[in-house]
Amino acid sequence: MPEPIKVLVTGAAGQIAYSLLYSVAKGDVFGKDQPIILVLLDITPMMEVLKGVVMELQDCALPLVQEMIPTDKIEEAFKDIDAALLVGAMPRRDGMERKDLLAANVKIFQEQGKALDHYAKKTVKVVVVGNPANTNAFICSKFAPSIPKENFSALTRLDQNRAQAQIAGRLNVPNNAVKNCIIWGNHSSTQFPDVSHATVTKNGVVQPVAEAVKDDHWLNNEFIKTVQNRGAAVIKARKLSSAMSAAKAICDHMRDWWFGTHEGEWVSMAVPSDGSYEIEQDLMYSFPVNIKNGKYTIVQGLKIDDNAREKMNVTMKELKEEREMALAACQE
Ligand SMILES: NC(=O)C1=CN([C@@H]2O[C@H](COP(=O)(O)OP(=O)(O)OC[C@H]3O[C@@H](n4cnc5c(N)ncnc54)[C@H](O)[C@@H]3O)[C@@H](O)[C@H]2O)C=CC1
Ligand SMILES: O=C([O-])CC(=O)C(=O)O
Repeated sequence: MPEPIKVLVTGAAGQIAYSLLYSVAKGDVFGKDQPIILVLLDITPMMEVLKGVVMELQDCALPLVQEMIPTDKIEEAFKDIDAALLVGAMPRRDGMERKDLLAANVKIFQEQGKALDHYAKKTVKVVVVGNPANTNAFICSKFAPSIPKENFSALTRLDQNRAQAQIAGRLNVPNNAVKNCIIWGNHSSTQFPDVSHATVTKNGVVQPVAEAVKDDHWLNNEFIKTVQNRGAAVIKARKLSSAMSAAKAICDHMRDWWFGTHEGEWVSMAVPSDGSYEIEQDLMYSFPVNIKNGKYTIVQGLKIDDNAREKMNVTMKELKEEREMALAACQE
């Protein structure tokens, strides 16, 4: 058995964590042979609820969980961690945009950036989930200058999974028959879900999604809008934001970062831009990435037509605006 790794989940008493913790604890993310020390951070008023979550995790009798550390102390939570799943933040309600959460949430990520800088391993891998996820991840990285910026990411895998499922449903194929859907930009309603490089395997034949769907109008309109607004649609129906599907996407994101992507396949992650595809450097922008040996590289050379360029710029512009608002909020 390898040495245990220390995994932090914030917002551990919340609804995403309730689905996420079981999957992490049973080895879906870091492997079936990897012992884990689970660090569970929430705020002081949630400590009683968190106690109940810890009891339930104990009662799952899982072999990989070596220790659980429930805490409301940031210095204890971030000490020597190998991975950080930063979920804890206020969720939006019906009628709000995710960026409306900036004022409430950005300070959390400023504080946690500083804590990462002081207490975490320099190799820590960080995924920010709390909204607005891209901008919170940008701030988190900014306040953790001793940790390489490549170690920070934000979750857009839920959007990728939504896109994949919409295409699979439309073509009446299993979800895993659809590959290489891309989410460009912000985890918001300006994101650009792009299937122009995606493929589908149908009746044993691999073909471009656009050829299989044979309806460009649907792909350029209804499909994009459905994916962009899926989070809001779930809130409208459930009166709470996505949790089960968000937890699954967090697992997909960190598992692929830890173990790598399959040959010929890519996944979408919001990562600091290196200027690829003319996206302003350092913005936390979602790109297609390949992952090998724990390191991602942005997929290069994809053809971008005028229509795609326009959509990629719209979401970049929103990220720049959010960045200015976030930086101003951090000065207050
Ligand atoms: N990026 C994505 O794809 C998605 C992001 N989200 C976002 O994830 C976040 C969490 O969502 P839910 O679990 O549904 O919310 P929730 O309200 O059920 O749970 C959030 C938990 O975070 C805790 N928390 C608040 N401030 C904290 C702090 N400073 N440190 C540690 N814990 C803290 C709260 O006490 C609560 O227990 C929201 O911001 C939501 O919008 C949700 C779905 C998908
Ligand atoms: O929509 C929300 O507020 C929660 C979220 O980020 C999502 O479901 O994609």
